[in-house]
Amino acid sequence: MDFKPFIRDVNDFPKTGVIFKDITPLLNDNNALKAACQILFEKVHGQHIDKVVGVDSRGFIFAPLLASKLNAGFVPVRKKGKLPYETLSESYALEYGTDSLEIHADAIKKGEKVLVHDDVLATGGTAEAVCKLVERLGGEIVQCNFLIQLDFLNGAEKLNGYDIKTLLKY
Ligand SMILES: O=P(O)(O)OC[C@H]1O[C@H](OP(=O)(O)OP(=O)(O)O)[C@H](O)[C@@H]1O
Ligand SMILES: Nc1ncnc2[nH]cnc12
Repeated sequence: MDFKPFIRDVNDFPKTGVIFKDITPLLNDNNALKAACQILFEKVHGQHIDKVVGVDSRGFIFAPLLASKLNAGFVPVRKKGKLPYETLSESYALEYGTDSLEIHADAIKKGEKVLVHDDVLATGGTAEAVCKLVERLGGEIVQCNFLIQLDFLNGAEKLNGYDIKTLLKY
């Protein structure tokens, strides 16, 4: 299936100069949604996964679906101040800003096998911070998977050493 017709470019969002990859047309289409989820699943299927970590907020769309298909738990990584229990925190920079991400201190046990999922890999700042949080808890990252990779922003360089899988590259 060709997914590119389901990704909409929005110029100058959320800041001037950014071409925003809007995934809502893909989510809106029953067949594209199902097919995208199935392909992301097939890229990791066969490997043991204990936890799927999804990144606030667009990473929350596919991560729980993948967790369910992989018989794994789901772990939310959230922007600062949103998780209620004890947290670990990492600051990061992304294509259009800076922020902090947090994970619950008890969300991953030492040695657990982890799939990190997000919708977009752009500069890689977000995913790098997520990987640090997972590893600070002792999790072993099996794969980082994304719907979209913006190759021209070189995010993969920040994830050197990790297995990166992506549905669509630009
Ligand atoms: O590779 P990077 O340059 O770090 O950018 C990628 C991140 O940017 C977007 O999240 P955003 O912070 O816009 O939050 P949202 O999912 O709530 O829209 C996207 O969902 C990734 O998490
Ligand atoms: N250009 C972009 N489109 C959608 N999400 C993003 N996250 C970071 N950069 C992005």
